[in-house]
Amino acid sequence: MDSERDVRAQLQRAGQDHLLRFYADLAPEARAALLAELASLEADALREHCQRAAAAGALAPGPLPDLAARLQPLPPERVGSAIRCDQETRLRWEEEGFRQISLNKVAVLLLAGGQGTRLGVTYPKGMYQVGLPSQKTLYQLQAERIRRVQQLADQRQGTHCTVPWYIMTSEFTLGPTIKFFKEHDFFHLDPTNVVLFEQRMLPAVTFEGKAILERKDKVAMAPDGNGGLYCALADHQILEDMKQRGVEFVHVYCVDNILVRLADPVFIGFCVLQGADCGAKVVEKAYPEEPVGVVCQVDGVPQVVEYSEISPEIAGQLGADGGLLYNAGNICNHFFTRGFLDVVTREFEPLLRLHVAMKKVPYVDEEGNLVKPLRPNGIKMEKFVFDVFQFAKNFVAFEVCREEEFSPLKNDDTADRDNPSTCRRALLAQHYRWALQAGAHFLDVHGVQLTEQSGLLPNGDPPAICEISPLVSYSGEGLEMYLQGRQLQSPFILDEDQARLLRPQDC
Ligand SMILES: CC(=O)N[C@H]1[C@@H](OP(=O)(O)O)O[C@H](CO)[C@@H](O)[C@@H]1O
Repeated sequence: MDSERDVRAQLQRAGQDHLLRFYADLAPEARAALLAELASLEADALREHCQRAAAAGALAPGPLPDLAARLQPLPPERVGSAIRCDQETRLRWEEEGFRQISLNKVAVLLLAGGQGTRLGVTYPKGMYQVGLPSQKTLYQLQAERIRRVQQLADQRQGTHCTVPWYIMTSEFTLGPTIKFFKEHDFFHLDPTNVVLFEQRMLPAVTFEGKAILERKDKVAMAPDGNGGLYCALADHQILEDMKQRGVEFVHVYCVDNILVRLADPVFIGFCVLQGADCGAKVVEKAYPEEPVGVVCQVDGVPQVVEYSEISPEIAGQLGADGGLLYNAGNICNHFFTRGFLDVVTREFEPLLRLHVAMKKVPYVDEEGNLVKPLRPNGIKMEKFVFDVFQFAKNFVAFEVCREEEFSPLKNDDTADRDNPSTCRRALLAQHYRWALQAGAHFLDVHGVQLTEQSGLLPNGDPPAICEISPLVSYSGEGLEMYLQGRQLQSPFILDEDQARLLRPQDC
């Protein structure tokens, strides 16, 4: 291990020796831990990182310069739609998706390294439950959708397939996520098919270019953004693991969308049949300021412009049809071939831009007191997962229905949108729709049948509570045999046990 003297000398050259300011106060173990952390940061790399962060932080925040002149919507030939296609085409995509799944060629990869600051929880977002009758967490819903999609592929193709689940965590989320999965017996998935790995961390830096101490013996670090994926894939030989399993197509998604369709056969099938190496699911933007990235072209190349980097004027621009010109909202559901990921990790990763986020970073002041700042005091640098789109040979976007596929959990319930209540409602409203489509009727608390016209309540709640386990239905399929013509009392939970009870004898 490097001695204090060596580390101090290196840090001095890097202009970062304040990080050893409290060294003399520390107990032996804390000293050793701090030296090890500082040595692993490598003084030269640290200097470069801090200079870069300060320079990037000094630029005016917000929209990129000249963006307006360089931006265009995606050309129509790059965009497919699950909404505006005929039934036959959709079935063809779905069939192809299931075929690839049954051949074990499809994996899902979850981006779950974030800290959930906006939601205000100290544990991983995937462990959050939004108050469904079943009390299922986001992780459980996702695990069950994987089990169901495998089962559907097997039923169609007569196989016994696996959709491996890769989960990128960070220093913050790895430990609690593993513990949670173990406590829940991996939600009945085979643990060998759940691969957790960790993304890298980067130091948080003051506006003056100094790394921040969050404790006397610890540098403030933050995950390197969801675009840290590409370094993490290489660090942990994840692409080799995929190759060994025969995985060719990867559905990458972020943890917070309660309606996410893991390994969605329609999306996978569309991308495969288009010969795409990279793809993104989009929904029509709901309003100009909606905090979603816009999938578009910059200088003729497909890219996402993040909501924090687009000006209100551009975001509000209207197209010929009177709708938003840049209306392809990124829902952080991406398709990549393994081949594309391989080239990205080997060649393009170093070209990824670092984006600046100004954050409130707790720190120790000169006297060694912990301070929780009220205003942003530090810069965190992040890579974005979608910044690799520009390197794709054949990029496609795929439009899906927001109501069916997108309701993200970003904020706590004090916010108006994208909070636990809106997520819960989105899921329950969807299940209520599915049940009606399958021919069910609901009774109100007085036993009176609700009419088809009973729309959502003013607060967005469905008129009756109905929750359908993903183990019974993945996207609304196969419900008629349980629900056709039934009168159901709210709340109604269609889990596997209930399904067994309701199943006609001859099935
Ligand atoms: C870097 C990145 O992936 N940003 C994504 C991501 O935003 P966050 O605010 O970082 O959760 O999810 C949004 C969809 O929920 C998507 O619109 C946006 O572009």
